[in-house]
Amino acid sequence: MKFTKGEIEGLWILEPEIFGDNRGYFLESFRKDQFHIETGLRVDFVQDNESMSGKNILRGLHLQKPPYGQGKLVRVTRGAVLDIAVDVRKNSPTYGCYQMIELNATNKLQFFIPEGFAHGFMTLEDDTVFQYKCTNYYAPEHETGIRWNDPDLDIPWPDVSGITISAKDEKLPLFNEFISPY
Ligand SMILES: Cc1cn([C@H]2C[C@H](O)[C@@H](COP(=O)(O)OP(=O)(O)O[C@H]3O[C@H](C)C(=O)[C@H](O)[C@H]3O)O2)c(=O)[nH]c1=O
Repeated sequence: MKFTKGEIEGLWILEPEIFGDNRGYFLESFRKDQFHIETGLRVDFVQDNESMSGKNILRGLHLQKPPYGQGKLVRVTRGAVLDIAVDVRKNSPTYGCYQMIELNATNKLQFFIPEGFAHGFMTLEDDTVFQYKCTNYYAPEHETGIRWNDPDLDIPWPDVSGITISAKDEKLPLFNEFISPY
């Protein structure tokens, strides 16, 4: 697995080693020891999630408040997404900055997003399967987030003309209304 620091402190990109043969391929998708050696972080993933979405679905921008903040190791096992992590750590010099990355079933890249970031993605293909490991459990009463099309963040989503978003996400606060718990 190749580890590369993300554009913002705390973010990491992981590229698995793929062992192909005449049957197909094999890869190790996560190793706790290697993750600690490469990132210096001792992560304890306690919940794995999977979502499937059609094309032009946007989920986000979400995070959970402490003490249920979640670090997430995300990947796409079918289809493709434009994934984004927004730094919402109040004292961070990159507060309000973000990194966008395409994750897809071909590049098999993984994106590690620590607590203190809002996370979301927009699907680029039909039947996209998004899988992720979380360092804390789901706590709906601690959920918060930021509106996907906030004018201050001005995220350069691709064509959003035919986009589908949940009613819940449409009502998320704007960035200037958002009070970060980090
Ligand atoms: C997140 C979650 C949801 N659910 C249930 C609650 C709802 O009945 C249903 C759909 O939930 P939601 O609309 O919040 O799902 P997403 O919009 O995909 O939310 C996720 O999308 C963004 C991209 C994230 O980074 C978060 O992990 C997460 O917020 O699954 C659970 O039972 N457990 C869970 O951990």
